[in-house]
Amino acid sequence: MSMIAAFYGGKSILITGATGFLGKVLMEKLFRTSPDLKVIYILVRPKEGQTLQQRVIQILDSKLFEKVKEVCPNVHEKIRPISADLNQNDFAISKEDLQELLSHTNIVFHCAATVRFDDHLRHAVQLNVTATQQLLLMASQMPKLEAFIHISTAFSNCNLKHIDEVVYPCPVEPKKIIDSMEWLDDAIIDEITPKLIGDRPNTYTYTKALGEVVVQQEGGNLNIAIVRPSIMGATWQEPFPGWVDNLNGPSGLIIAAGKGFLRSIRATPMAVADLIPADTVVNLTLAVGWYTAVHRPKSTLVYHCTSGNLNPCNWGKMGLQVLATFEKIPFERAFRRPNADFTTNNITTHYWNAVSHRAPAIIYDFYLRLTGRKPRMTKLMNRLLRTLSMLEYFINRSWEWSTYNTEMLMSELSPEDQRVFNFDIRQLNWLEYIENYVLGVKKYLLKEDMAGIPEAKQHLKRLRNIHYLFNTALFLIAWRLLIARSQVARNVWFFIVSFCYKFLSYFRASSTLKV
Ligand SMILES: CCCCCCCCCCCCCCCCCCCCCCCCCCCC(=O)SCCNC(=O)CCNC(=O)[C@H](O)C(C)(C)COP(=O)(O)OP(=O)(O)OC[C@H]1O[C@@H](n2cnc3c(N)ncnc32)[C@H](O)[C@@H]1OP(=O)(O)O
Ligand SMILES: NC(=O)C1=CN([C@@H]2O[C@H](COP(=O)(O)OP(=O)(O)OC[C@H]3O[C@@H](n4cnc5c(N)ncnc54)[C@H](OP(=O)(O)O)[C@@H]3O)[C@@H](O)[C@H]2O)C=CC1
Repeated sequence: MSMIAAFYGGKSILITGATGFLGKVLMEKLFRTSPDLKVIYILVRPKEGQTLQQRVIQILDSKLFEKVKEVCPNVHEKIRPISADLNQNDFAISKEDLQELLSHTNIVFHCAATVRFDDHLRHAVQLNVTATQQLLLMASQMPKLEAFIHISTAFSNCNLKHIDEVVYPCPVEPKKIIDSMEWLDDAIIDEITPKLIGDRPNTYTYTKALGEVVVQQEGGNLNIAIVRPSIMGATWQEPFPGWVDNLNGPSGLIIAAGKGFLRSIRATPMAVADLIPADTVVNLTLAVGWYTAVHRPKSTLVYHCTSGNLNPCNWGKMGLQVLATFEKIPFERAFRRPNADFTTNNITTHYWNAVSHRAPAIIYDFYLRLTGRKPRMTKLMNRLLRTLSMLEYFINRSWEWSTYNTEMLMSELSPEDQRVFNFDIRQLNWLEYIENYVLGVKKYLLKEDMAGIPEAKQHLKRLRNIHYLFNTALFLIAWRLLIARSQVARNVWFFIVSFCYKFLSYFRASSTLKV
């Protein structure tokens, strides 16, 4: 019997960010392994014209929850959506809902965040820092609370090369930052943002670091732990391999490469690709929840959920495997044949961006205009290049994360818990994982049918022929122009032609002799 699964039985659990990628995988695992849990409260905001209930139904109707419905048929009765906007004061939760949350919650998993790299500092502070502070305040009024688990990121201190499982201080206190956001106008915030974030690459990593300091400073007597995942990718094993539902991290780039938009990427092939499957993050998070509640460590423990130190894979190997998978499982209606490469310096990056990204987009838009359609490729390509520039920081460096606490936790688990809540990344086979990831992107993100693979292969063959034709035509035109203008080119041309002629005559003569 799993001790962790038994621990969550009968519990009332509050999850923020339950509609996000991690939140959904977390809820799924909780229901599947502890179907006797009492209730999961989720803080949800109405979005895109959907009510809270509609959002919950959409989640439960997804393939991710198929197994849960078998194990826990009354799952819809056990999810209690609570209308809340983490951007608002007191989250705009009604008094009745708040009362219910305060009096019943046993465990809090705080996953909500803005994960956009380029978010305005005011918004990123509101969600990643102020909302964390408010949630802690709420948690301090929960008499039955046993543990508060805060999800951060392994990159919150990406300005360091070696990162320990500790909360690092920030030069400016989070409280001061929160206060200043209330009275500074946007223009001034824009001006001071680069100074505040310092040597971090974006407002996301900066505000996640501030969020950790808030957790440590304002956690009071709560039982708190911080989990720091690295780059979260598709599921590895549970509930099935390859599940992914947003474009964050590598997923968007896998689509861009598979559809033939992405042809070159500025990345260091030998840099460690610190990916971590979403189900591994969930297993560790649930084990941390159990350990924090049961063992009540004296201080706030930080747990790194990373792969680089235990089972490293580099971007070069990952890129090659992604490309190899496209051969077997191509995406439908590709713009060009998938064939991307890594560049390592500014000059080659600019060159390939012009030749492989911008030029084909301009040509295609010209074709769309000629055929009376609206051009769209240049816009799409500019967005892709912008995204690439935002991700570059993370694919050209390697970090070392210590994992003492994570390894300690693993040794505390019973063999059954090590199996049911497996977060031992050493067991992951990267080639198999990446293949399943690409397949998952095709099935769950692009919603493409596997029956379309033969047609997708045919389409790629047509693209290859068009590519050869285009290159041959281009070569002939260039050569013709050169011959018309240069005596040297004409001489070379006559030399090649006469050489070929002599070669053919020799072969013809020797074959006639043999006969
Ligand atoms: C040795 C030789 C080897 C040869 C190898 C050959 C190479 C082969 C290459 C093959 C394939 C490549 C795969 C491997 C490389 C992968 C590299 C992956 C890098 C990942 C690094 C991540 C680091 C993360 C560190 C921190 C981790 C975390 O804690 S947080 C979570 C991560 N957060 C994010 O990922 C958010 C990133 N996104 C953003 O910040 C924003 O979306 C944006 C700034 C990128 C864009 O903002 P914008 O306002 O312009 O647009 P938005 O409305 O958001 O979206 C516009 C359209 O763009 C699409 N989109 C969004 N995100 C992505 C994305 N990540 N990738 C691609 N596309 C994206 C979005 O859907 C919109 O599309 P439309 O709706 O169609 O308009
Ligand atoms: N993805 C990754 O690679 C990594 C993520 N992390 C961390 O993991 C956690 C989860 O990330 P992930 O699941 O990928 O992120 P998602 O962007 O998929 O999910 C974010 C969640 O936060 C919610 N949220 C955002 N703004 C508000 C708001 N104003 N009010 C209420 N809810 C809000 C979203 O709700 P809605 O659906 O309404 O938008 C959504 O449920 C984050 O803390 C992130 O920092 C850490 C490392 C890597």
